Amino acid sequence: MPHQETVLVTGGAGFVGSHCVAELVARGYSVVVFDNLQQGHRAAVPAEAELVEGDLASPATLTRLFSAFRFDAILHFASNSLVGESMRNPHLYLHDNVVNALNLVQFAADNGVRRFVLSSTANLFGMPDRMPIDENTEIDPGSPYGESKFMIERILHWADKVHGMHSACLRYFNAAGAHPDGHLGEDHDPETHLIPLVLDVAAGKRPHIEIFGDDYPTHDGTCIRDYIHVSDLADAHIRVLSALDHRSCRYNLGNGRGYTVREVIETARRVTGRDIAVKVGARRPGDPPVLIASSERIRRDLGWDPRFPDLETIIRHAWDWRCRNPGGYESGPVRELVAVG
Ligand SMILES: NC(=O)c1ccc[n+]([C@@H]2O[C@H](COP(=O)([O-])OP(=O)(O)OC[C@H]3O[C@@H](n4cnc5c(N)ncnc54)[C@H](O)[C@@H]3O)[C@@H](O)[C@H]2O)c1
Ligand SMILES: O=c1ccn([C@@H]2O[C@H](COP(=O)(O)OP(=O)(O)O[C@H]3O[C@H](CO)[C@H](O)[C@H](O)[C@H]3O)[C@@H](O)[C@H]2O)c(=O)[nH]1
Repeated sequence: MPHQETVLVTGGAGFVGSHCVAELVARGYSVVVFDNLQQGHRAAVPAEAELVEGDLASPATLTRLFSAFRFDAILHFASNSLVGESMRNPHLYLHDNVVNALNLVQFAADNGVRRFVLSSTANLFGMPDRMPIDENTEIDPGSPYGESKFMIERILHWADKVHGMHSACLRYFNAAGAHPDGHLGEDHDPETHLIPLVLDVAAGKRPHIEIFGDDYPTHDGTCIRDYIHVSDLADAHIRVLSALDHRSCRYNLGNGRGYTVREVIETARRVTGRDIAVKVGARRPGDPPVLIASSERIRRDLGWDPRFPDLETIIRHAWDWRCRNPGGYESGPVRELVAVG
């Protein structure tokens, strides 16, 4: 019988991580989710995966985790990931994100793990003036959050040189959407991302959506972002897992097409058939006017080809999940945790 690979997924109860876990399980991997459930949800982890509750900041917990399981690969999603929060509290990012990743990489190296996938970010590139942003665009992080991810990318560069641990740094642009079959979605508390907030307004949970500035140098004055379906991100993770047998890599992940905030709201009106009230507010500090990815490299190298590139489908899947789960994951069944010592 072929060896079934075991993958550790930190942050696997969160938005992007849970979609990757579902894909891994569907493809026959054995999956261990490690999550402190600060933003994650038990109900987002399938019964086929083990769920270990714990915090990356605890070396004692990591010791128990790595004694209880032998991992072939690690997908590392667990992180603080809000640009605005990082501008107010850089320590949470430049210290916590980096030290947690450093500990994890050390445990991985000590335990012979040869493959590591990092959730990195478009914020690595700050405010570039040329679009689209490919892997040769100058790195100039736009915030302590982006800087923390860049520091982790460098840690992984040296883990390859020193320990022969191959890594993939996947710089997502704006992750959005929900599982096409409606069983997984985006549920953060507090929510800060545009699409779920807009859908909250459509659902009558918020009175209006505030547009953060309409005086940007774009065709309607609002910021342009490249929204990427969370299932297409999951597919990219699966592809790089096999590619990592041979070498380390870095890929920018987006659809290569940008939409303004107003276009997102308009599309959500069409998809939901609901009125969505808007108020124009001040710019949010640190927001670049335009971020659009070039993902030519991963298309060429790994044949990655997004299944859900259009914004309408991305928003429709998010809306379907919202309609099926009006209370988010809260109303779902509670599942058992695995003790690791
Ligand atoms: N959502 C996006 O648009 C986006 C864009 C670029 C990069 N990213 C990166 O992708 C990753 C996943 O993002 P997401 O939107 O799914 O976030 P999320 O908050 O939904 O998921 C993160 C998960 O990690 C867990 N976690 C956080 N800190 C932990 C710790 N110290 N120990 C154990 N568990 C911990 C949380 O409980 C949560 O379940 C993050 O690393 C984020 O920086 C996200
Ligand atoms: O209430 C809101 C929320 C957002 N926006 C605007 O909508 C766009 C998207 O904002 P999000 O907060 O949804 O996403 P960000 O582009 O700020 O951030 C996302 O992409 C970044 C990379 O560029 C990071 O990786 C981060 O983790 C990820 O959430 C931005 O122009 C923002 O100004 C609003 O106008 N009103």
